[in-house]
Amino acid sequence: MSVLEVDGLTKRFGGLVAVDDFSLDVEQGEIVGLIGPNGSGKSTVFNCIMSIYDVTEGTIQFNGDAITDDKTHEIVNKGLSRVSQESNPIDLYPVAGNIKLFTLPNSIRSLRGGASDEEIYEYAARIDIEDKLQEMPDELPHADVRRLEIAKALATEPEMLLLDEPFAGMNQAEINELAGQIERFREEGMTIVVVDHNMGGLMNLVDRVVVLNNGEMLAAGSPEEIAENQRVQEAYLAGEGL
Ligand SMILES: Nc1ncnc2c1ncn2[C@@H]1O[C@H](COP(=O)(O)OP(=O)(O)OP(=O)(O)O)[C@@H](O)[C@H]1O
Repeated sequence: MSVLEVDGLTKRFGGLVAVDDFSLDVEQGEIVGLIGPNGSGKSTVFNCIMSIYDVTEGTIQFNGDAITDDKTHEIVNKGLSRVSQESNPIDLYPVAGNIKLFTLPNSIRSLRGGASDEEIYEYAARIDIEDKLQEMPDELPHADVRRLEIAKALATEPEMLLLDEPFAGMNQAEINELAGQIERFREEGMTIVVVDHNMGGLMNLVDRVVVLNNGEMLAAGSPEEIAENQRVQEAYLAGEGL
C-alpha cells in the first residue's frame, strides 16, 4: 500500500508555477530520492505536503487519509514529519531541551511534561547524538546541528520522514555516516523521501529517484537509470551536473 500519495499537485505563487501537476506514490519502507536543479520545486513539494503552503490544485493522502487541508501539527500527529533544509535550534536550551520541545503539546511553552529523559536519550541515540544531550546547539559542529534537527523530527515518532538536504555542508565521512543512519531508520520500518544535491550520498541510499524540472516531473527510475538519462543530464547542464 502507498503510504504517501501526491496526486496532480500544482502550486502557484502569483504568476509563477512552482509545482505543475506533480504526482508521487511512495510505498511503505521505500527510500525515494527527489532531485532537480535549483528552483525546480523540491522544497515546495515538501512544503505543500506538510501544509506549510496551501495547495493550489491536487490532493495529498497519507496512509489513505486525505491530508491536503490538514494543519501541519495534525499531519505530524498522523505520523509524517519533515526535516527542513534550515536548522533552527533554540540556543537557550541544550540539545535535550530542543528535542523535548518537540514532544510537548502544541500550546505549551514550558519544558514541563513531554518526553522523559530516557525517551529523549533514545531519540538522540537513534541518530547518534546521545553523548551531546547537555551541549548547547551553538557549540555543536554543523553535522551535529543537522543531526539534532533529525532527532527533533524523530521525537514526533514519525512513520514517514521527509528529509530536505540532509547532506548539505557535510564532509564525505559525515555523509556516509548519515546515509547509514537513514538506512537504519528504514530497517526500523520508516518510509523516507530525501531531497539532496549531493548525488553520491543520495544515489547510494535511495531505491528510486524522481526528477523535478521547472516544477514538472522530468523522469523517474532507479538511481542507475537516472544517472544515465539524457534529459536529466541536460536539465542539470546549467547546474552542478550529476
Ligand atoms: N514562498 C514563496 N513565494 C514565492 N515564490 C516561491 C516561494 N517558495 C518558492 N518559490 C519559488 O518556487 C520555485 C521553486 O522553489 P523551491 O524552493 O521549491 O525549489 P527547490 O527545487 O527546492 O530549490 P533548491 O534546490 O534551490 O532548494 C522557485 O522559483 C522559487 O523562487
